[in-house]
Amino acid sequence: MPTPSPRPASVASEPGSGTHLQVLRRLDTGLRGLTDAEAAARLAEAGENVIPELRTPSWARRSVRGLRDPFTAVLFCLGLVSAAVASWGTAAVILALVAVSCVLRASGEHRADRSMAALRSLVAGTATVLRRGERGQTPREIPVAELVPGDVIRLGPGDLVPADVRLLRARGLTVHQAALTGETAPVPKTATDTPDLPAPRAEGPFTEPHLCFQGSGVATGSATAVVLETGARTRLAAAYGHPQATAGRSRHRLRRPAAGIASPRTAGSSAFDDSVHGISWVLIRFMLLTPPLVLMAGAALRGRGLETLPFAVAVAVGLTPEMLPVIVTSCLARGAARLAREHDVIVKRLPALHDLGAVDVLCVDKTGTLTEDRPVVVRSLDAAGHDDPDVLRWAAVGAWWTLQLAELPAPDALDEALLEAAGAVGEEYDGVGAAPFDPVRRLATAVVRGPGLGTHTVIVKGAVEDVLEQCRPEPAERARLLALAAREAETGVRLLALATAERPARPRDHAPADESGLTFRGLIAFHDAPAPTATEALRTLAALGITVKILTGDHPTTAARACRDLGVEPGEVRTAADLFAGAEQDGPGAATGGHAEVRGGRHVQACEGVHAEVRGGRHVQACEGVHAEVREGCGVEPPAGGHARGGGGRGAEANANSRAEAGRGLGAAPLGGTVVVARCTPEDKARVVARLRGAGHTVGFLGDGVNDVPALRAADVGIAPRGAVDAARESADVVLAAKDLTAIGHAVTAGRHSSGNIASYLRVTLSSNLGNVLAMLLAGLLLPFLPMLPAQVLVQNLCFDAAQLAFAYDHPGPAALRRPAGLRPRAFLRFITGFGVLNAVADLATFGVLALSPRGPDAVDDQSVFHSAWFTENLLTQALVMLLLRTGRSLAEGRAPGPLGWAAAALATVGLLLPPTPLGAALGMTTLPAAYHLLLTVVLGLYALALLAARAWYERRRR
Ligand SMILES: Nc1ncnc2c1ncn2[C@@H]1O[C@H](COP(=O)(O)OP(=O)(O)OP(=O)(O)O)[C@@H](O)[C@H]1O
Repeated sequence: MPTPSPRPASVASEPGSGTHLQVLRRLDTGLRGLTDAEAAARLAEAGENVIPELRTPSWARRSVRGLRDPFTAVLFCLGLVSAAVASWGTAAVILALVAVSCVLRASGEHRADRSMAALRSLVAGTATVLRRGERGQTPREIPVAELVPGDVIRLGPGDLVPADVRLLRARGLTVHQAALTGETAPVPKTATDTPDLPAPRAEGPFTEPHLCFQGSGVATGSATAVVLETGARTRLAAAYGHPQATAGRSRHRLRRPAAGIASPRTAGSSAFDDSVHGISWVLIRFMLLTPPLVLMAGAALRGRGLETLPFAVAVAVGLTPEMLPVIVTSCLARGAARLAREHDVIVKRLPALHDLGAVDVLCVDKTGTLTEDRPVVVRSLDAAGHDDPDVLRWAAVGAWWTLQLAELPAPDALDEALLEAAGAVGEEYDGVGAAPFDPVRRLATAVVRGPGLGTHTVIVKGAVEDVLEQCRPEPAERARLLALAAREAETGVRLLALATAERPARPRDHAPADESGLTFRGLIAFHDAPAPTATEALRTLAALGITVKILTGDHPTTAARACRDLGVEPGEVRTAADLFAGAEQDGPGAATGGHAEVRGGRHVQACEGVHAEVRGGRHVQACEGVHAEVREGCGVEPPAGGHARGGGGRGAEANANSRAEAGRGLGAAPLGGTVVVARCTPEDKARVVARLRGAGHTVGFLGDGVNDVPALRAADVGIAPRGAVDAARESADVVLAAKDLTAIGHAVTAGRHSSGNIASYLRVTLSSNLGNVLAMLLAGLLLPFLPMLPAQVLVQNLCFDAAQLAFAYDHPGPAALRRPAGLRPRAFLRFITGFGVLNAVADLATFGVLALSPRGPDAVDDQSVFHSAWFTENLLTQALVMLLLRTGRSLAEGRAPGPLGWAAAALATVGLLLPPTPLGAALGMTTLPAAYHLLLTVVLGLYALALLAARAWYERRRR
């Protein structure tokens, strides 16, 4: 007998290694879990199951993080350049700007986190734990924070894995591990008692099938597991570099989630990130080009040397919207705090608020979101369409044994309704095996043994089409049964089909073949009432200019009827299979780096060791070298390779994470006027979202179930309603904590409000800065002296920046709230170029006025008069621009004094009053002759008229 090879040290020391018994002994626990007293003692010793670092990053850390912003980083570098050439004044002002920007940003983030933390506790998760207390051993829900090593927990679809666990029993379990590995497809897990111990792999332990980790979510199936590690010792904590997590074992660096555990986005970026990045990088290129350009032009045309470097640096600083990170954080944080306070909406990722404002298509799941998901059985009928209580009884027997054998933490809504309607059933049979409902197969299976019979009964229930696939009736009979189902569905009921088969009793598990060749027994119809606020919410969304699409796993006719009941005209309802049929013909959604091939209408794909195949519209997948096929008729225990249907799966989902890749492999045809896509698998929902994003829409997804998780992650902004499963809430960017769906309308408006303010800030700052810089460059070439001293440029910049902070408190006009408000970099850059040139013209007009002023042609030679006049004019034009270029405001609305009005007034006052003061003198300025003020008034009046005319023209064109 061969001797087993010794375990690699790092694996042997893992707390989850060994047989079940060894693991339970090591943790000093048993299959029935801990007693209450043991759990309390361990909680005191191990501490709460919370990752400390996720609570509060320190102030210093937050502030330094501000330097990661590209503008702040460039400013910082310019400060260093100034210091290097001993231009201490310039360096000091720039570094002060950097410090102020970092501190303001850190304080904004801190405030936002604090208000969010309080609200997040409202939606904090719970875990189902087996504990032995005074009332015996009962599964109970406890807050995740109270879990301790040695606890035995139950996991079901939609649950988040609350700690690092070793599986003791599992049925059809697949988990999403994207937060840990970036892998978006669900990974199969099994409860092997003596797992093969692979050599340690680069990916770490995540590939090991018998372990599940905090931060992953259950996609399908159920499990019982023992907790190995909690809190700071979990692998998720290791992702945050927490020291305890790595103590005593090899350290596997995880893929670090971008914005903390709260962020569902492990790849790709949101619409907001894209826009801000697009705009930022164009500006940064300009900033970096400015100093060498100024130096070269000065040298070539005016024979100036390196002494102009501080001026060149100051001009580059003048172009920078250094307050951008501060304004963005303040606008979003204020908006999020107000939403939380007034409408119980929790924004988990601040930029999602902007994306909400930009959403022009909202995809909504039906069951549990637009309906209450409290189904009640209204009818059970046989295959001929006659009432038949036996159909209900068999379905309830299946539900009962699925619940018992799969050890689900709770029955799903349809099973619960079956059990309630059928009363006490099931105990007269013995359960043999069960596979809980899987939204990809759309089937649930239970196998039972009747009293004294030598046969087993296989009970399969699920969506009508999928149950029929297992029955294989004659085509005419199939068409008749589908027509019967469609007739029932027209009344708006949800349908579940039932099929059974007698099989010879046998000791081992049933094979996939046992699920095929079934006898169709009938249908069960459920009523599921619309959510009380759904109709109003849909009406509000339409009024906000948002197109709503309903993506559901349900029957097309049921979906259409539900839609009409909610006041939405469904038009032609399409199924996902029909929608993606073209895409499959065209070719697969190949995963990045994967190999993909189409052979005779079949899609054969191999990605990172995953082999996947589509045959006759079915997507067959086997993972990690194990070839397993999903044939007509799935196994009672779904195959280890997981599953995917209709060509969705990994390729489509990987694409879904990136806007750039969104359209690839999904077929170019947009959704057109389709309002309802029915019979969607979880991956289909994500593919629809990806297709819409690929077509240039900003897409929101509102969903509550485990079958919505891929779409929530694929959307620009994922929204989970109250009552959503943990995995959906975790994957969402926004959670509605109250039952009221109309809160979405408020959230969208808040998003537009914040985006409107950010857009106003960017327009005003950038057009004004660009104008100033252009004018300064030109004047610098025309004049024998610098048009402004570096210190004057920086002080002017500082005053303007301070005034701009008022944008965080402004109210954009109603026009800005009426339609989706995205930052579109191209349109934006066009806008600022146009208005920037206009601003430069005004500056140069001032220059002309100074040249032709009554003091004669010498006036421009008087440097301090020139500097003072230009300083005053600059601040006055900036104040004007602040008032006239606000988003969505007409002139009349713009006149209302608000924070912005006061800030503009303060800016103008500084512009007028600073030059004659001692500080002005220290900066090299002087009192302006009265006549100049008169001339300046004329220039400003003309500039205001030109601004208004240009803006009216611009808005007419946009319409
Ligand atoms: N517990 C269950 N057992 C058997 N079949 C089920 C069960 N739950 C749902 N089904 C069947 O599978 C179909 C699809 O269910 P799925 O959960 O994917 O979507 P849904 O809940 O109907 O809709 P939505 O996607 O809007 O939430 C249902 O219409 C029903 O026929």
